[in-house]
Amino acid sequence: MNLIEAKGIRKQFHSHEVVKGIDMEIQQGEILAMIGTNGAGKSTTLAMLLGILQPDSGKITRWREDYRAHVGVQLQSTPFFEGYTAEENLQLFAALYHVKLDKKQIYKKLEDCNLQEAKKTPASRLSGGQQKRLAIAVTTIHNPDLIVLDEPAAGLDPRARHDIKKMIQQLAENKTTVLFSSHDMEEVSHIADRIILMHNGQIVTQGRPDSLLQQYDAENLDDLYLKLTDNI
Ligand SMILES: Nc1ncnc2c1ncn2[C@@H]1O[C@H](COP(=O)(O)OP(=O)(O)OP(=O)(O)O)[C@@H](O)[C@H]1O
Repeated sequence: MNLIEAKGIRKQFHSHEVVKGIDMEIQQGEILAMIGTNGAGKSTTLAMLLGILQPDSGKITRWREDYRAHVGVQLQSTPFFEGYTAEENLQLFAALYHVKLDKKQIYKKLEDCNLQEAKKTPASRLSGGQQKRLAIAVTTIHNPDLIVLDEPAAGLDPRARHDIKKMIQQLAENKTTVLFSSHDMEEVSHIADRIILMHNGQIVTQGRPDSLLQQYDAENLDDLYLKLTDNI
């Protein structure tokens, strides 16, 4: 089953077309990665899929009418409640989503994102990696069907990136569908079931990482990315 299907979606800003007729779907249970050059149109596409932006033309079908209540979104910077600890932030976001979580469930969430030791630290004083993990925990607080993460591991050190990868894999094991955008080909090749490669407002190719490498005779995703985005 597809959670979201987009057919021929287009978007322009000030007569500059940045998404030029995209067909794609998000399949239930998959980890889907959207990769592409800066300005390729990834964030604009994500915003249209999520109903934040309206496409100028084309059609988007979603798995349920009240899909907004069943999506967790982490855009590039996720603000926390200033001055509150990691634990308090989880409680506050749970209240915001009308989710009842007792202390035990909050601790379980903190443990899932490896923040048990930092639970009393103000969110603004957490390290970059800890903040990203807390941000992902916040997006999952209402057990959404679909999680959308815009460059979840950008700017993190290898250990912190590894932790984010593990969190994404755990979400998928718990049957949550994950769509994320990334520039990090290694991260993508390790965790994505499927990738969509965007360039200049269009999808250049999409498929399973191993099949794409074979199809384009590429050594790795970096190589594939360079091959397919060169001189287009
Ligand atoms: N609200 C807006 N008004 C005007 N132009 C916009 C707006 N949003 C995006 N753009 C332009 O659309 C193009 C695509 O931007 P978008 O953010 O979708 O790309 P991206 O693939 O997510 O890039 P990056 O990897 O750098 O985040 C860019 O040229 C950007 O400047």
